[in-house]
Amino acid sequence: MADLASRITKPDEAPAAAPEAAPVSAPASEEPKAPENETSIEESQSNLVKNEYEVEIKLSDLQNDTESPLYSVSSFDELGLPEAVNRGLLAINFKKPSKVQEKCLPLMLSDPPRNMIAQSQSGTGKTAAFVLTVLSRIDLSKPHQPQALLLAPSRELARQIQTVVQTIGQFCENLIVEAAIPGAISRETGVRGSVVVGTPGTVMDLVKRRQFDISQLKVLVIDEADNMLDQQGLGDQCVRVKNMLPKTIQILLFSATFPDKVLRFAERFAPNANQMKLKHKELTVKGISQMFMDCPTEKDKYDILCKLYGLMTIGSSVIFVRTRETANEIQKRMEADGHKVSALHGAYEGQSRDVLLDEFRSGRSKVLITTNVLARGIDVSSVSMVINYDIPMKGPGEREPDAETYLHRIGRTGRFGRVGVSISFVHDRRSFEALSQIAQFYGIDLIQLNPNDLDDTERKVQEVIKSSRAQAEYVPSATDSAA
Ligand SMILES: Nc1ncnc2c1ncn2[C@@H]1O[C@H](COP(=O)(O)OP(=O)(O)OP(=O)(O)O)[C@@H](O)[C@H]1O
Repeated sequence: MADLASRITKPDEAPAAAPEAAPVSAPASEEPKAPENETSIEESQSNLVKNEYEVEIKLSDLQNDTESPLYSVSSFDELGLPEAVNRGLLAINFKKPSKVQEKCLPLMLSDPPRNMIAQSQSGTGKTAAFVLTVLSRIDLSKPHQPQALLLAPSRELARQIQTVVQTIGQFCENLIVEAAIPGAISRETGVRGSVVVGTPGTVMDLVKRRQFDISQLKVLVIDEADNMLDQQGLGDQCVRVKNMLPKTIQILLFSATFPDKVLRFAERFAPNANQMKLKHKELTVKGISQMFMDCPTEKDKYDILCKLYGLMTIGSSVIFVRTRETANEIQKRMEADGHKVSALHGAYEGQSRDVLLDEFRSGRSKVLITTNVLARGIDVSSVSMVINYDIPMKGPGEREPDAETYLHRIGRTGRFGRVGVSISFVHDRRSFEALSQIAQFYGIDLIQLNPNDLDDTERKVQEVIKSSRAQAEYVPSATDSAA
């Protein structure tokens, strides 16, 4: 317990800023190089963090702040993208690339094509980085010939990426983007698009049934690559898909997290890849104020949650729980208390899941209760609060804190320079220690909330969220604008 206590920030102190960096390496030899590129970065304290509650943070300010992952020196024009693609970026008001976009795009677009393993904090624009590469590589004179395959771990994320390709590619004539997710591809026609975004199981099925011609694929993108290549999870399926593809295919792996073990596997999966990597302590997003609440017992968590929502008016929020049963139970109780909430998890059939997420995106439903199925990648810019109702755990018997999932979950808020709050509930020694280890791993200073003083909690959360309202001039996101 001492660990967590030592990382607690007193309520009126601002959280310390973690240095952020985006070193890029381009190995010269054929041998995959060890990640030697973790250059040390000067420790510095951003004014944005110090004055978090008073300062109106503008995207343009962040993009001029050398410490921000959104910083860049160039404009999209300088990246040599096709003219139609630049028009698409203009239409959605993407003015300057973020660091991951600026650093990775020239490497990904160079010829002959090279593989890429790229790590960048949640909400910093990894999707546009690989989407721009895909749109630059495909031959639009062959609209029905699959040329790029993008894999994601959930149907929701695959649909979201499909929307981003369509939105940025809105001026690319004859662009057809298909989703290879259950129920989306007609059995009669098979895959008929140049860009295919899907989940690995459905892609495998389509290939086996000869409904997907993979012979001309030039680019394979794997989003959330650490999760997708994890041998405990989707790793086998991704390896099987890759083994069927042309040997010359360019492989692009993206994620906010790359645990060492998976990174070693990723380096074999995408040989000779250029790499952009971050250190643990650079991974957290400064705009997210991370808090925790020490609840007396597990049972009390329900009451505290309901009371919290009874008190607060916040934009959109996501509540992460461990099991579907808990999601259903919380939904029932909150609805009985008069809240409009949605629960989304794997027990729902695909199309109901689509409807539920669309309702949340559009703001018709403000609270989304979900499991880890939506922990990664989902981009809804209005989310200002994330609740970790259960601390994420992994491994046999779920004994180990799941630091990666924690980071992805809280990353559903604070997107592209916005601010947000995360509140993690702990209720016993085990959950307390798990959160403590996560805090230590990332060097986070957690702000403690008092379960007996929810007015104070409300005040602290509002202080942060208020500063997010000051960002009303923010551009809508590529996913928002198309939802
Ligand atoms: N250059 C840009 N200018 C303005 N907004 C941008 C730019 N690039 C991306 N965005 C917006 O930033 C938001 C976050 O981007 P994205 O979803 O790609 O993040 P990510 O890095 O993939 O995050 P995660 O790790 O959670 O998957 C999106 O709403 C996107 O539209």
